[in-house]
Amino acid sequence: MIRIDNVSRLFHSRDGGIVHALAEVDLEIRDHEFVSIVGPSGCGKSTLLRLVSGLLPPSSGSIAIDGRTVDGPREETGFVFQSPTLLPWATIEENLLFPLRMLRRPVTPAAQRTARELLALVGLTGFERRMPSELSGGMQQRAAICRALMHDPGILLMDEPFGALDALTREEMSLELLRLCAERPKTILFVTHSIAEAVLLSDRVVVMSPRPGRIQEIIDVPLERPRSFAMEGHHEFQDCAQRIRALIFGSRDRDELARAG
Ligand SMILES: Nc1ncnc2c1ncn2[C@@H]1O[C@H](COP(=O)(O)OP(=O)(O)OP(=O)(O)O)[C@@H](O)[C@H]1O
Repeated sequence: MIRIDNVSRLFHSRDGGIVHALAEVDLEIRDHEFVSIVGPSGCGKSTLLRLVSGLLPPSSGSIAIDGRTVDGPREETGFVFQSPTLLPWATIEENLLFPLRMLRRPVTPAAQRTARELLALVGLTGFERRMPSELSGGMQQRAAICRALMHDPGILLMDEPFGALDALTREEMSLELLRLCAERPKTILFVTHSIAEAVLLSDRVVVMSPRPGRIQEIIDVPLERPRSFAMEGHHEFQDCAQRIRALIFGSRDRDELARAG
């Protein structure tokens, strides 16, 4: 469904230098697959997501969704950022309906029903008319995920969506995401710094090398679905987590040794 073909991305920094963020990335993501991207800070994970979303063009290479080259944002793609980015002056329900208004679509009773159903799915029934400031960080992030799902996109791009949450809320949100995926199957590309989260949620985990980010290895997660936290004790889970850790920290150790001469 998503085909990333030999994609590189450069940025021009303010001091006139060039930052080589991503180099020669090749990746194919199948329909309804959950793929996580992990790697050291600054290795181009967010850049890769922005390229797939069409918010940013590649410097070279190409990205296609269902055979059509991505050359701008598309309706079939939903994006969830690290912070909830809700409009502070609108109610939770209005926040969910806002993308429809932006697209100049009518806000129909069906759309309002969808908003309420999504909020119910993430345990936010009764908060439709509250303002974002009246909700906790975790509740706001759940509302932001609902907003991304409002137009039922086939693809969900999630950039460290639980990064700003406390550990307990983060676990709760992971379970909610698994539940949502079971109810409304989606193709998900998910950036995280948590190896355990990546293994728990994903079908495959893409491990990136330090900048310029390249795909170091892709790890298949051989755990059955539905997933649960009890699986963290399974040896398949621990094997995957250990391999990912060795790839990330192994390369960092090698780089440091090389720098030290
Ligand atoms: N708009 C930009 N202008 C200049 N440099 C940029 C821009 N966006 C990203 N970069 C650089 O590209 C590199 C990759 O950034 P990116 O945010 O994709 O990394 P990341 O892996 O998501 O990092 P983190 O894990 O810390 O969030 C970084 O060195 C960053 O400074």
